[in-house]
Amino acid sequence: MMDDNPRICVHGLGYVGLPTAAILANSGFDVYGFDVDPQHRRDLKNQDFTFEEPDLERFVSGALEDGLTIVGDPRPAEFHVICVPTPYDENLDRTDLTYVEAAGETVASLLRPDDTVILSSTVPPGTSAEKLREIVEREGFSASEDVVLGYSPETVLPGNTLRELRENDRLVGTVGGRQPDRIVALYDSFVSGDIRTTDATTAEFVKLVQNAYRDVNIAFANEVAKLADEFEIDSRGSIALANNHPRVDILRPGPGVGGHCIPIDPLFLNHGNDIPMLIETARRVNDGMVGFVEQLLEAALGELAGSTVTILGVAYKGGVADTRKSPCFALIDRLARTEVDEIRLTDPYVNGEVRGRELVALEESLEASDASVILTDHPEYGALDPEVFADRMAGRTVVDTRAMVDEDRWAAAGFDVHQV
Ligand SMILES: NC(=O)c1ccc[n+]([C@@H]2O[C@H](COP(=O)([O-])OP(=O)(O)OC[C@H]3O[C@@H](n4cnc5c(N)ncnc54)[C@H](O)[C@@H]3O)[C@@H](O)[C@H]2O)c1
Ligand SMILES: CC(=O)N[C@@H]1[C@@H](OP(=O)(O)OP(=O)(O)OC[C@H]2O[C@@H](n3ccc(=O)[nH]c3=O)[C@H](O)[C@@H]2O)O[C@H](CO)[C@@H](O)[C@@H]1O
Repeated sequence: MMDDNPRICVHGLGYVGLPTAAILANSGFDVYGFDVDPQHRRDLKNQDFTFEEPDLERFVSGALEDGLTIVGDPRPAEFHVICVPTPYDENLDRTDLTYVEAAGETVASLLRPDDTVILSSTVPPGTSAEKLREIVEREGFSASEDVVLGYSPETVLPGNTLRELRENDRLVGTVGGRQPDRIVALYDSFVSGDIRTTDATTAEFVKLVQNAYRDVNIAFANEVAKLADEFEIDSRGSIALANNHPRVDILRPGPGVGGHCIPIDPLFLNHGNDIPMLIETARRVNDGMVGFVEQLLEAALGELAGSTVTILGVAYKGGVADTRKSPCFALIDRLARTEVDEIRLTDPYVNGEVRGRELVALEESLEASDASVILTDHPEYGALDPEVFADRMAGRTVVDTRAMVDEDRWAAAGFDVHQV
């Protein structure tokens, strides 16, 4: 069920909002894209941007030429889709909903009877039905009768945005018992996965549970890696053997969990309750992995004092330039508190400065280095050549947190490889 030629206003044109606006425009809708950041709006209007996902870059460019209009003021529209940030405020120990509130107020001021509002930001359960509903209803329209207020979480995997936007199943929840048909019809225009419906609070909860599930499972893999180290056995080999069981599927250990979703979203679940013990423990296990990496490094070098350490990989995961909440930051901070003489950083996807340190090319980062720590599973690191390292490094220590190098080959080249 869809009105004729509905217009859509997307609020917030970041990682989620911009691809969403582009795919809606590509589906034939007239889409207004509004972002509060004037420089970002200018860049989008001038097509002055680069994406690390080339298919997405072409897709967004195409939409900006036809169907997606960047606007300096949000416009009245039959649909408003809100994709604004929801960071976690560590000082207040709660989700910062000020961006959602501000966008909600803007939408409320533009609302007309029968319009539909969809929140897509990740939020604590109850946000749409309580806080956002209260804001949306301020201008006198009821979310039970006059307008439709819904929540539909975004589940795209950074690095694979366009495909997952189309192919992932989608959940749609509504407030006040309203039928979700209009929202389902909107997503049905581009989603090939299944679209399921529920109430808004359940949809908010499910999104958080999915990311908490991933966090807990990665924590289990990390704990297995630490236990394997304790028993002096190979973690990855053990996990591969365990995974031969038909009901066991352990994930990959690593230096901890980065990105701006999984380390944060599980925290949204413990608002006003003291239930999530496992989820909180998983957070601590994953955040603690850089400490384990430091221990491996220190044990391998004998002492950290006076050493030069090269960190390969600043991005939070392989194949992306995104550094948000990367384990790299925590490792740099830990090492900077020791007597380490120098920390070098290199990453094939990231340029510029991190924690006041300029990133350099791989070869340069290895010159006279005592130890290399592989932190990110960039595909390029699967082809690292031990001879290149041997020619440049002073030491022969490699801490490989992602099992990127072949231990036997590197051992034959004289390296002492320590895997997580
Ligand atoms: N990045 C992801 O992979 C991902 C995946 C799933 C869900 N999410 C969730 O989606 C939401 C958005 O995340 P993101 O990564 O796109 O954030 P982002 O920081 O990349 O983009 C948000 C944009 O919103 C703009 N903005 C802020 N307040 C605004 C307002 N009142 N009106 C209009 N624009 C406003 C900002 O200027 C920014 O450009 C968050 O809740 C996030 O947790 C993100
Ligand atoms: C449930 C889920 O899948 N949610 C996804 C997630 O996207 P993401 O990019 O953050 O997810 P990951 O790829 O899992 O990476 C997270 C970190 O975990 C490390 N890792 C991973 C696997 C492993 O076996 N061992 C590890 O150590 C990895 O290196 C990285 O640091 O959140 C988005 C926003 O909500 C979702 O939209 C998106 O669906």
